[in-house]
Amino acid sequence: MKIAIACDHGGFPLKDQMKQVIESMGHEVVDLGAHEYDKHDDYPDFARYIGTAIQHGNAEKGVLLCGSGVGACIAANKMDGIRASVCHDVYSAHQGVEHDAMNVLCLGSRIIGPQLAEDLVRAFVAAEFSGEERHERRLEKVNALENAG
Ligand SMILES: O=C(CO)[C@H](O)[C@H](O)[C@H](O)COP(=O)(O)O
Repeated sequence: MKIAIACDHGGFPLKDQMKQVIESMGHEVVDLGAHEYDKHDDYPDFARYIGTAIQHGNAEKGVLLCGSGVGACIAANKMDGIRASVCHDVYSAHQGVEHDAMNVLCLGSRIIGPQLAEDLVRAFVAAEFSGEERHERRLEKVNALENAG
């Protein structure tokens, strides 16, 4: 599977480690930056890169890091077809995919440590949408909200 990763300066400290975690699981990482620390960069730019990669089929899922995960999540969810969430616990990181078809995991590098971040990324990457009827039905209702403007 192709997994996109991106971060702003707030998320930069965890990005390379999370990239290695994804690669160690046998997946291809699409690295959309930041490639160096720049305290003046802006998280919506990186949310756009991840969202565009998923929309164009260049990645199936994305891991997006900022300081808290919140700004990046808000920005990513503005994009059609993007279902992003901040997760701080492993259950949500896989249940969000299994029930809600979450396709972008947002992490706050200033909030969680490297071991928890790794556990979250592993759970998110390994999880698959269950496809159960009730979850499909709810997903259709979520999509209808997206189209409601
Ligand atoms: O955490 C974030 C948004 O929720 C991002 O990392 C922002 O860039 C954060 O606000 C950065 O703050 P800074 O004072 O500009 O480093």
